[in-house]
Amino acid sequence: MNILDKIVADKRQEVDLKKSLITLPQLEASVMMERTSVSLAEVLRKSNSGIIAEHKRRSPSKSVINQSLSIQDVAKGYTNAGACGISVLTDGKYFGGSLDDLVLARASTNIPILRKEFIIDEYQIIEAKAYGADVILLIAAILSKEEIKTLSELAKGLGLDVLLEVHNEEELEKSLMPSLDMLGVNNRNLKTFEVDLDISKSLSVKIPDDFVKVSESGISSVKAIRDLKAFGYKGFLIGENFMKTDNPGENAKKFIDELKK
Ligand SMILES: O=P(O)(O)OC[C@@H](O)[C@@H](O)c1c[nH]c2ccccc12
Repeated sequence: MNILDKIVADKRQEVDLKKSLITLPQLEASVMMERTSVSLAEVLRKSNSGIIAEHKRRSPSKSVINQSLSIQDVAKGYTNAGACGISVLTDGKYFGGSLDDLVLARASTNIPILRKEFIIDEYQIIEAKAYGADVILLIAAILSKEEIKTLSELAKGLGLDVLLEVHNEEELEKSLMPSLDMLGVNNRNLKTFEVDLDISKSLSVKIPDDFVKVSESGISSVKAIRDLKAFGYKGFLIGENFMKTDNPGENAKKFIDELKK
């Protein structure tokens, strides 16, 4: 079994358990359900930097990135740096994140927050809204076309933006539909962890212009972003390059300032 299949199998068990602990009506009673979401796609369209900065403690490909910082400080730092949005990993087992991280990030910033999660069930989308997210991620590699449709339409109904992530042409072709706002190309293969920025470049021509194009993973230089912009990308998801430092916010600020020059 590859790592992605393992993550998804664990996630199914986790979601089943959670459904019995916190029921849908309980989730729907959250005050956050009344909050008006901020559209990341809109912010990216208007931005000339396009950085979505990620909070990530660890990952299956890197066992320690940064375990010592508070999510509040990271979220505030990214906000002060001028990031367009913040991505918060909520998976516990493989990424060391939690829904608490999402709540604390929400309390620390007003810029759009992406719930970075392996979403396989409608319950997780209600949960994203209930805990203060503005955007959800859907990963084409783990969902059927029908699931992408049902899940993205539910998210849109709640006012959330949808970022659909693909890694190859086949995933892209099955996924294109009007209920998506942003099309993300993951430069990292989630099954092998191999990273190649050329994936974003070669898939860009196949993404219709009505979607905001986002390039994800393995980005560590301003030069890489300038190259990707030439292929129509408006959003750039950066985790490790910021998180591996003692002050991700300050680092993101330097990066964004340089990008704006
Ligand atoms: O740390 P990086 O290489 O800058 O990557 C960030 C982000 O793209 C990556 O964490 C990611 C992209 N898609 C995902 C799906 C699940 C978990 C994590 C991810």
